Amino acid sequence: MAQLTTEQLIDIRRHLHEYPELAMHEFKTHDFLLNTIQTFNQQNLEIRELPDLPTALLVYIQGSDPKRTIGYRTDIDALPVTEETGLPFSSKNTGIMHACGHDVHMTVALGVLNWFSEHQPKDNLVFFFQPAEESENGGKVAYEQGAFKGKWLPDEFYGLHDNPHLPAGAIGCRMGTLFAGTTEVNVDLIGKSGHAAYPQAANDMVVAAAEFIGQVQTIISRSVDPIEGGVITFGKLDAGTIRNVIAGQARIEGTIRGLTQKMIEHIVARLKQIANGVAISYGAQVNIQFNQGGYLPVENNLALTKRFIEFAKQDPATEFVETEPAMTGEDFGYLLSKIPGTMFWLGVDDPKSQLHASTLNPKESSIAKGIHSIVDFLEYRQQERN
Ligand SMILES: CC(=O)N[C@@H](CCC[C@H](N)C(=O)O)C(=O)O
Repeated sequence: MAQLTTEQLIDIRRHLHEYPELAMHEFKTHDFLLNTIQTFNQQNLEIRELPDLPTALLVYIQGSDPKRTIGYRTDIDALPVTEETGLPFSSKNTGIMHACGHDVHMTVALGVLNWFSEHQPKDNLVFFFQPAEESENGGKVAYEQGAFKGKWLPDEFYGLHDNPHLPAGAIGCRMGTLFAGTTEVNVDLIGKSGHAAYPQAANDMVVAAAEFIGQVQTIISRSVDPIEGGVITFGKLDAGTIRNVIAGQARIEGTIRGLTQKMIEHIVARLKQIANGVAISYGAQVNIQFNQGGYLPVENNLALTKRFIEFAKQDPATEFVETEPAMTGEDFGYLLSKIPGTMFWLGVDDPKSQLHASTLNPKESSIAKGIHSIVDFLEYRQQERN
């Protein structure tokens, strides 16, 4: 296959959108990506699979006069969200949706890879199609499994996230921290179930959970410097079985966010204190678990990001927007803690939807524009020969 056309890229994006798969289960997505890449000019390409991370894919492009190896990463997983866009190419996998735009991310990565398969770069390029960004930290898993050993280790790493609040195709970035670090938290409260009519004989964990959730709201409002900020969201609450049986157990699942590791640790410490306090005052048992995985704050490397922003400001094909830090998380934060690089936003212009919304409908014109800007940047980067 020669250069992919805009229409072909849109077909690819729509296919990926129709068949979203959850973290670590992206088997058909992997096969589709592999089959697509195998249609590209293979002359300078090497494809690598990771046996212990079977939905991941790495592709190496040999440079003609390499001074460095440049990495480009895309995530490939979807979310347990039921799509409500009404689009003719809506998800065919019930209850699963590309509600974070990873279908767009993958298509852009394929477009950039396709370009360099036809136009050999000077530097070596490594493309990483990464499973499990939304949970289970696929980036960290791949790194720890040795995905980037030897020639596969980029000297610098780039990746994007779509942004529905920026114009289609615009590139957003900033020096320093782009995204928050996150930590998943699970709280199990254990009391005693019983008949709804005899509360004195039971220990109601619906009431304890409500108290816990209410008290936790004071962490951000009363224990966190408002200038620094932080987030605690409980997205899932499970308790009880039926209206007339007092719930003996409650499970609360959430996520903590802060722009620094210090802030996350501070919030974690306050959350533990409140959980233990509620357990004592309600005579309940509490088990609390935290899991940060690879979701470290996304720290853009200063020198590389300065160059990236300088490029974006002067590139005629790129509309650049200087952005604020965001409370979204990304396990690219882990890879950037090991390999210097830059994460940036790609605008997809759907301001009525947030990321993770069942209505998210990225503008497809962002795909060709994103590819153009990234190809331009990688070519600009390779002009530096020392
Ligand atoms: C871009 C984005 O939305 N990323 C996810 C990352 C999930 C982190 C982890 N599973 C957690 O929930 O803490 C996000 O929710 O920000």
